[in-house]
Amino acid sequence: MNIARALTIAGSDSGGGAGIQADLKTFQELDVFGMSVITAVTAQNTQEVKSVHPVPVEGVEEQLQAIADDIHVDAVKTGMLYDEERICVIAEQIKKAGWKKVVVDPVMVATTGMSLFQKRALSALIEYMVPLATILTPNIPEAEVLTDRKIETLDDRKEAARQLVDMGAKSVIIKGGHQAEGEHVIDVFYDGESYHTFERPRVETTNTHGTGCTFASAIAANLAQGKEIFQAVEEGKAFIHTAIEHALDVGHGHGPTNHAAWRFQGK
Ligand SMILES: Nc1ncnc2c1ncn2[C@@H]1O[C@H](COP(=O)(O)OP(=O)(O)O)[C@@H](O)[C@H]1O
Ligand SMILES: Cc1ncc(COP(=O)(O)OP(=O)(O)O)c(N)n1
Repeated sequence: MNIARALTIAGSDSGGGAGIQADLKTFQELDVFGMSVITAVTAQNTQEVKSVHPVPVEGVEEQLQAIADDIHVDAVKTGMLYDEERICVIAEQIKKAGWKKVVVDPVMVATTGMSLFQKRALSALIEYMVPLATILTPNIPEAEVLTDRKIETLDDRKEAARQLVDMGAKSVIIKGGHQAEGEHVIDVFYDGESYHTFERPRVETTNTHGTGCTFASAIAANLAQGKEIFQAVEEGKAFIHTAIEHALDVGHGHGPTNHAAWRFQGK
């Protein structure tokens, strides 16, 4: 049996809600064969990130090479890349292997507050990863850091999205989970030609651990299956919204989204 294949390059979340674990669960739910390159191991739960242990750069390189040597990759999703050294190795391998469909989720800080990204790696992220992005998926604080501008209004978000496309991303979605107010969450998509806003009622829940990872990996799974970028985002948005609507009371802090909710919809 043939199956679409997606690779996540990200950090491990021991709590299971974000990072590699969220990505692989999402791939599986969307009938895509998932592979992983682990950049860092976090000791993390729904309340805090207790520690971060980066995987040695050679280890990251060898994982990438092992996959490239043997398995065709239809789409890649990147998450926690941690620092400049790892970013350079990863960007180089993506180019060398000719992996063309790349979802870049520029993970910087966990919901629970701890940094998952070294600030001095920002210029490497901008120089090496942004131009590889079929789609870049920052939340509002990440878009502010990447564009070095304050984002308050919807127009600010549109301007930032345009700026990120000018910086080399083929398309961008600025996610609205962190927007200050409103009964609806609004994600702003821009592909260099036109804007589209994805608007959904805000789900009243604190169980939002891993929303960004899950959304980005759903988009990657859809791209792996050959869908065009707009359809991949539209269906990814439906997947993450359902996962948040049915989010799980696991742990004592910010619980995870429900990756399996999509499968049970309508049943
Ligand atoms: N409370 C919520 N209700 C509905 N959708 C949400 C909620 N929080 C986040 N989302 C959606 O989840 C996705 C991830 O957004 P966001 O939380 O901003 O990213 P991140 O996890 O990277 O910080 C977006 O599509 C966003 O609109
Ligand atoms: C290992 C690891 N990677 C990424 C995150 C952040 O996940 P994300 O879905 O962007 O956002 P929150 O879970 O912080 O809402 C993480 N926590 N751990």
